[in-house]
Amino acid sequence: MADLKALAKKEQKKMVFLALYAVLSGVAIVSQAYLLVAIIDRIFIQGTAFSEIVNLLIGLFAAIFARTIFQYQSGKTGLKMAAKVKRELRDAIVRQYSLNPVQRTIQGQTGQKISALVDVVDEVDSYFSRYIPQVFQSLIIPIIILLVIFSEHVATGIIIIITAPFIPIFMIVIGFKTKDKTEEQLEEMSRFSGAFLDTLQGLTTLKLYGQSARQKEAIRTSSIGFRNATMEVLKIAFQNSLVLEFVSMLSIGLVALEVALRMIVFQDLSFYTGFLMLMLAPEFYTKLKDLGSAFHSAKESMAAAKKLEGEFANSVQPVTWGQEKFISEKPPAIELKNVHFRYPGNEEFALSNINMKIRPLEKVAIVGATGSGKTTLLHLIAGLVPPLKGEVAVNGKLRSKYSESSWFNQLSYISQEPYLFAGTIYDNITLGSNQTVTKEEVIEAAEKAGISALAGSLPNGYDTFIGEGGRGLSGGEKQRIAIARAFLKQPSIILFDEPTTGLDLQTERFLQSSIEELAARSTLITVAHRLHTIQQADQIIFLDNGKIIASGTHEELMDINTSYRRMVTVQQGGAI
Ligand SMILES: Nc1ncnc2c1ncn2[C@@H]1O[C@H](COP(=O)(O)OP(=O)(O)OP(=O)(O)O)[C@@H](O)[C@H]1O
Repeated sequence: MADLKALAKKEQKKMVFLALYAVLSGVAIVSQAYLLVAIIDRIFIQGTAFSEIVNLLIGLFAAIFARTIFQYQSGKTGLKMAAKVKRELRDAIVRQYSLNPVQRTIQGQTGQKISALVDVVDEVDSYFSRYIPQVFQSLIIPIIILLVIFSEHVATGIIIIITAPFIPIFMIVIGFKTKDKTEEQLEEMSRFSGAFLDTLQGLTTLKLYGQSARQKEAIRTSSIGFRNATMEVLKIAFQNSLVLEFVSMLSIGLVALEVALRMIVFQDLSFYTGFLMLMLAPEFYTKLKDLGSAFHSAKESMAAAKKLEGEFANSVQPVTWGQEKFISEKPPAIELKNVHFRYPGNEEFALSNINMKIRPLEKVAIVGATGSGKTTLLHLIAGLVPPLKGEVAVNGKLRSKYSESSWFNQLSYISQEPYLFAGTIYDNITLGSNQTVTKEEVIEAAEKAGISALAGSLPNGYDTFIGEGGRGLSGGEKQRIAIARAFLKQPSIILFDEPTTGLDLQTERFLQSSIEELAARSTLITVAHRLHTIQQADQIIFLDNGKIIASGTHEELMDINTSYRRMVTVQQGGAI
């Protein structure tokens, strides 16, 4: 995806226009030189009256105007191309991140991902906005100029042919150095962004453990690393300009020397031709020199593209979806057949041989010790992670046949720490539905979820700003917002990760009754920690180290499974 040459190939129509603008610019540059030389020659050498050069003057202004327009069009085409490519790259990165949201959220540092999406993609810009238009300008215009020079004065042409190759040679040598240094700089930048955001997010933890000074030092070291890498890149950029300037000045000097000798000493060159050579030679070298600096930026872009390739190569197991619409008049039947799942890079844990059947409207409780795989199983049922083997079937059809949006339209997942976006309480509730909802519906959902008392106690009520940068909410309050989202959505499947932290009895009861009300029209699958929830379940799935070791009702499991009995005894506070 981040192969710049392949991306450029897709823009063939724009390339044709770039070539056309370069040819037209070349013609305009040559015309401008001819006209300017002709005007000066006529006025100062031939002593022609001003009235006789009016047409030439108009022609000169037209050539300058045309040159400006074609250069502008070439630049604009490059900018358009860069904007399109950047948009596509950002879309592809976001798509890549959303292929498997669970893994992506925990993989790598958030700061690094932001830096890739914003800064690294921006670095790609100059390849399309500067380098490609410049390649056309620097390949086509110098050839046009050289043809004119050879047709007028061969000696200048020969000097140019001998000196011109030095510019691309230096350009290539310096370009490779640029790419290495830029890669280093981007690496430092993303390391710095990652460390900085991580520190900000974990500031309370760092304070509590008295580690803020150590972390400050780490950020300082990282920022110095970034500064040094940036200075290295700048140093090369300055060296690059210096060398290119030096070579082109020297070459123009040689041309000027030859022209001067022929005009003054040997007197076999007319003012007209000599002056024309002195006008055209700098134009020739300027175009090559511009390619040199554009090449420097291109190498920076290539380093950025290489960094982005890393983003695309990151191994995530994508969740697959189909095209079929998942429409469920009543809650669906869900079946897991011989399902296996393993997190990439985690050799210790795997969900294996998961077989379970969930009937419509059933209340299922998933229980087991910490780390036994309860949340992972919930993610698997939700379609947030894909099964590695086996099948997840919904109403007898593979879940992967349904479209992602129609599936998630029927599902609400109330996690232990629901995410609150920066916005008002009202906005956060309306997130539950992707239909247009009325204010009354939102308030009704909030009341059912028990948020009205909270909203009533706040000066701005439902318009109170929460989430990042806003008012914080407790774990129980966050879950109520998530439940309000579910009331608004009226899903046919509810996945609920029961809180493990101690909520007060009143909150716990309220959550319980809200969930029960919600579940009246839905299938409810709960990662259960409370005995009450477990006892009420129609079916209990008892997990141990990624395997279902027993399933059935509370009474059945109490009869047949010692580990289950032991777990219940511990829950009740009894001795094992
Ligand atoms: N994204 C991940 N990548 C790698 N390993 C993971 C990931 N998420 C969880 N694990 C591991 O998978 C195992 C099961 O985790 P899971 O969260 O499903 O357990 P759980 O039963 O829900 O635990 P708890 O009751 O403590 O929430 C654990 O060993 C955990 O360390």
